[in-house]
Amino acid sequence: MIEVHELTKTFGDNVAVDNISFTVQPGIVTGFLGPNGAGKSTTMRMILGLDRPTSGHALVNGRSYTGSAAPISELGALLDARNADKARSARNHLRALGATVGLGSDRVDEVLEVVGLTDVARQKAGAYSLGMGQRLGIAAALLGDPKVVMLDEPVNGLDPDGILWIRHMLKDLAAEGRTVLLSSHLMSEMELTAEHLLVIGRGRIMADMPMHQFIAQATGNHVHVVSPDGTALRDLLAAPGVAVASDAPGVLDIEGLTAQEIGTRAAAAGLVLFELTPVEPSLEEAYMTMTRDAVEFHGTSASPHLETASAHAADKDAA
Ligand SMILES: Nc1ncnc2c1ncn2[C@@H]1O[C@H](COP(=O)(O)OP(=O)(O)OP(=O)(O)O)[C@@H](O)[C@H]1O
Repeated sequence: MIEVHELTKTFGDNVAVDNISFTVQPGIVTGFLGPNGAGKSTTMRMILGLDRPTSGHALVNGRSYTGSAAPISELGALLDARNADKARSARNHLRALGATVGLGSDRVDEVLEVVGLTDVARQKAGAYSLGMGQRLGIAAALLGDPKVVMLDEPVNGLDPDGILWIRHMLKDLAAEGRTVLLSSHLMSEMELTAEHLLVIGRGRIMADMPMHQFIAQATGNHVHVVSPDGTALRDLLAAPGVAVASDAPGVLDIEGLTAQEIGTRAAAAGLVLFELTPVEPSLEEAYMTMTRDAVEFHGTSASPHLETASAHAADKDAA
């Protein structure tokens, strides 16, 4: 278990982490999400004792991580895969790490097998590709058979096969009763892997809840409707708080009303419906809705004005 109590970290005037508290429970994968610069890495570094908190503290399995006699057996972490000694072979890098807590070559060979690096274990870590380096970082995190695993962007650089592998591995680790904290900007992957979410924005916790609750809560009702009476239905439903978009004649995407409300009103007005489907939003949509105001670094579309204008025109024509 990881427990974070009123943790704050400032760099000069910049409050990177602002008085946050949370608990990461064993037995499930917890996703740690937030825009660039939100404070995820700083929080993880403080849990590991790599950054000293300005105030507050973090506990790993009930104790301070830095006070642990065998830290890699308490918590295995991947923060920066490029940390491996580039001049050493992957095997020797892991052997040196294992020796700090009395682990021998057998365990090193075991984790090399788990991460699929056995055949290249004698190559220098400096010659590894990005994906191989990630696998080596994951091997280092697993080496001490830790009760807690904390991985920052572990799928960075992995091919689709590697991404699938890590998804299953993290779920298996959680199913064994371990605590798993995972940070990633890949929303689709996070949605498939994590059961619980911690969302951080501008150094503050914005959400700490089960994945399904986060998705349901962050977005309102969204219903997909197909009707030969699209224009009449659109006029019928027009009201403050109701948004209707249409990409094709008779196809409406309605926000702000439930399927039951739409069906009841259509029936009362004698309008025919071919389809009436509540749309489950994705994690990405829910996340974008929640963090819109917490994003520090915004990009711009090449011609946002033109895109918006043509989208509106298409909507109006289609219904
Ligand atoms: N060593 C440091 N010195 C000064 N400022 C820092 C330092 N480390 C982090 N920061 C600042 O703290 C804030 C949080 O950064 P952090 O790296 O924790 O964010 P993050 O959520 O991990 O971002 P990303 O998704 O981009 O990795 C940022 O404003 C960053 O510039």
